[in-house]
Amino acid sequence: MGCRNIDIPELSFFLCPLQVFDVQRKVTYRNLSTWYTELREFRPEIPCIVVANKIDDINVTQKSFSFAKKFSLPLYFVSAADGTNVVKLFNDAIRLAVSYKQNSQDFMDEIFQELENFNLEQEEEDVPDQEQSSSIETPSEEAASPHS
Ligand SMILES: Nc1nc2c(ncn2[C@@H]2O[C@H](COP(=O)(O)OP(=O)(O)OP(=O)(O)O)[C@@H](O)[C@H]2O)c(=O)[nH]1
Repeated sequence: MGCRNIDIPELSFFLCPLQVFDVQRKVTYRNLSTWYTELREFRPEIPCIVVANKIDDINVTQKSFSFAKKFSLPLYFVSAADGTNVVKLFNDAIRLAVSYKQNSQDFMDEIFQELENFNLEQEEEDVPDQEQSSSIETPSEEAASPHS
């Protein structure tokens, strides 16, 4: 669930970043502030959710994690291991992301939208026309099966 190998500008493409920490490892909680500051530098308005993971191992749902409160961010208690709240988390994150995408005034989103459109145009250009595609052989199901 970590994201330390992803640059924040790249991360900011996702329209509802999840800041996940491990309830058993304090350092992961402490690191949230650094990630959050960096995120806000690039995306001041983007919705963000704080996720306390691994609640199957230790019951911390009564504990108040001040980071989320301090920045008025929604906080979800989840377990990626047993699935507690995972679907709810992603449903809500998608809702926030869609709403943000529809209402965003952020110029970064306009840029990403342009890039998305550009990619689509490129893909259309790359798709061979009907005549060419009919001559392309597709492997049979049997040949494509990894077990054959
Ligand atoms: N008990 C429990 N273990 C979990 C849960 N989520 C992940 N783990 C375990 O935690 C370990 C790290 O999980 P990863 O998915 O590699 O997460 P990561 O953020 O890349 O982990 P780090 O390398 O610790 O930063 C693995 O052994 C997982 O099985 C959870 O909800 N509950």
